[in-house]
Amino acid sequence: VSTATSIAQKKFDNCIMNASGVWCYDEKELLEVDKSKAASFVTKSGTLQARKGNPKPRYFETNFGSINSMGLPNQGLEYYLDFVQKIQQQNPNKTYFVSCTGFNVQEDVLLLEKVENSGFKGIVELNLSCPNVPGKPQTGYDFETVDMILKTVFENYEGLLGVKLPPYFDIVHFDQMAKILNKYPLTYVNSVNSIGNGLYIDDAQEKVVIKPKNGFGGIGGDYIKPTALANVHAFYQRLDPKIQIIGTGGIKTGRDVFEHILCGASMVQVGTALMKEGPGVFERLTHELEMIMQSKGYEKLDDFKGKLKYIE
Ligand SMILES: C=Cc1c(C(=O)O)[nH]c(=O)[nH]c1=O
Repeated sequence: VSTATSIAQKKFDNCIMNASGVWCYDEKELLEVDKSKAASFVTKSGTLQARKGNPKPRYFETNFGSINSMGLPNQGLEYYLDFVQKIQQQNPNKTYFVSCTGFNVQEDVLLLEKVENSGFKGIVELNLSCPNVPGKPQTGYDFETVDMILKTVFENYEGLLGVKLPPYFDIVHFDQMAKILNKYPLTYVNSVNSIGNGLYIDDAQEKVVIKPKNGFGGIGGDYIKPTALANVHAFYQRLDPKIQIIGTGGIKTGRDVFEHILCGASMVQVGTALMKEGPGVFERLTHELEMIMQSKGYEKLDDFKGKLKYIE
């Protein structure tokens, strides 16, 4: 069986990789993912200037997932572009992802100009869904702004571009977002980012577990899989087939990978489970997915991708 996939014809020998923000902050972490069984890596979302992020503790692991309010700590987009250019020379046939996010449309355009000027030939993931920058609302929940950003960005940018979206919870919102996204030559849509502003409590200490925002943070892991699968399938049902789907959220076993692909994902990204287990998680997940495919007689992803059955 083959777990190979392609995103806008860049071929990957696997369909599993890291989620932006996890194990991708610096060269050391990125090299560890690059050497693992992951199909590729995506960098932490780069901003125009490097950022320290929010005060710690800002990440907490629970039995069912995670809560984070990192605050977009990153080395700055140029650091990630320089690193990817370097590693691209060593692996000329591998396609890498660079994530970026601006604080307004002018910054988004500037970031993408930097990408184009750097000669980067991989895939850019524009993060429209960071939930943890105090005072900055989720771009992904402001539909007019998303429309304006994509319109402005695609006036100049000609490379491969995907967008990282927050989870939506309303069918009309899926309709409205898909209508906007279908207007643009997007390579993919990545659903979902963490469920914003959850609250996890240590009842023994009667206290929150992360310092920023009085304990409010993005939720990941088991808690969000049903929402992630719904967002993947809702966009799969609504988007032009030219726009592929990357599925992120609640992946910790081969079954979770299988379910995301059944809902329409071409690639899946792993966050919380990667944070817990390290890059060895990619070999385990790939093996578990292969076992499931074998048991069901599937040889390649297209044998079941998007083929979720409904009850007649
Ligand atoms: C890029 C900021 C993000 C962060 C963060 O840096 O706080 N956390 C998330 O769960 N998702 C994000 O998109």
